[in-house]
Amino acid sequence: MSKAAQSTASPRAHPYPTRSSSRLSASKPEPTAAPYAKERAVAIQAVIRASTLCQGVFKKLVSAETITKKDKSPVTVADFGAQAVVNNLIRAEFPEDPIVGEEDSKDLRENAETREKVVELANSVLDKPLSSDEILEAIDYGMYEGGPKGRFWTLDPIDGTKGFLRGEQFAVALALVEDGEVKVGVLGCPNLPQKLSDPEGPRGTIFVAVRGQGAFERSLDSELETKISVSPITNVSETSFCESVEAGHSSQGEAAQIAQLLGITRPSVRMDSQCKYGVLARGDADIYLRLPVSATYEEKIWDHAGGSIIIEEAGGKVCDIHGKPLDFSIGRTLRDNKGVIASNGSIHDAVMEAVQKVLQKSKEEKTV
Ligand SMILES: Nc1ncnc2c1ncn2[C@@H]1O[C@H](COP(=O)(O)O)[C@@H](OP(=O)(O)O)[C@H]1O
Ligand SMILES: [Mg+2]
Ligand SMILES: [Mg+2]
Ligand SMILES: [Mg+2]
Repeated sequence: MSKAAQSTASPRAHPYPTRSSSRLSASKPEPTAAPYAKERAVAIQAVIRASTLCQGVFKKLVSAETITKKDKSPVTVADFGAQAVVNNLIRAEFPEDPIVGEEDSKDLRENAETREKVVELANSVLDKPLSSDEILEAIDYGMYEGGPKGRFWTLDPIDGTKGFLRGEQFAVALALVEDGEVKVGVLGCPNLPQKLSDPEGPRGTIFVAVRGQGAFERSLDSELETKISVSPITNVSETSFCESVEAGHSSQGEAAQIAQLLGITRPSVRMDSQCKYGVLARGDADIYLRLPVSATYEEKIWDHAGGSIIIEEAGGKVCDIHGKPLDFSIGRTLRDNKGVIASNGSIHDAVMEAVQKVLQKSKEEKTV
């Protein structure tokens, strides 16, 4: 992490009217409120509730509370509970808005014990308790297909479920997409150290961004927001890069080659979830490499919508491995994109050049 990067963040109160965190009292925007002020306020409160639920479960899961999905990935009672809570709160405030959420209730309908645990968890953070059927219905409110027109929310109730299960990083990721463009993003990162350089220090942070209004960070229990910016670093050999912990989600071998080509000597910061975008947005790292492992995998919109606006509003850049912007307008996946490359912006061209060289070399090796 560069020292210069750390000094860019200056604490300041956010210019929007703040609201009580104990209730979702955001139904009447102030007459002078900035665009998306209500969406921003509601999204923060929904993410706080879901993050609180996840924190309560963190490190306490038993195997019976984890299900293996059809694609072999894990999902826990906390993923289901968090999706029920956020969907319920968003629908109450924005009944016209559909939601593209990662989870659905199918497995829960077949498993009464797990279902009751999810109901209990969700109700522990909701003002008005919901029945078991209402919880299942709230989870399935996230089945929207997405697309190019109108507005919808994307929700990843726990991004980095594998990190969550290891007791490491995860994020509750919520975003609003309008006519294909991400307008609002909120990432709840309950286990992220507030300073990466102080891993034993206070943990738990929320990243927030609205298009054209900058990116901010706040803790889970204080309304005071700090404006954040990417690192100002321009010498690429002095940068640090981050990537997934999971070798099955991103090619770590190719990332190491790219780093070597750029003259980067610092070891990569391996971290689960969209916390990586937040860490870049506040200048704690400079490059995020997500290089495809499988030729057929399509990145999911909920895995990148929140993180991408946060990095862009903090002054950074994000694109796919071919330099194309991420396209959130074609459904539940980013099927026209491959992988993700994000950076502080000033070093983006140099990073993209190295990415092209290394991926071209891999391609040639595979065809030999
Ligand atoms: N083969 C693959 N390539 C890239 N991403 C994958 C993948 N398989 C699963 N993922 C996604 O990687 C996300 C986690 O990202 P990261 O590795 O950066 O922590 C998962 O989100 P969930 O944990 O919400 O399921 C999942 O959607
Ligand atoms: Mg998942
Ligand atoms: Mg995810
Ligand atoms: Mg998830």
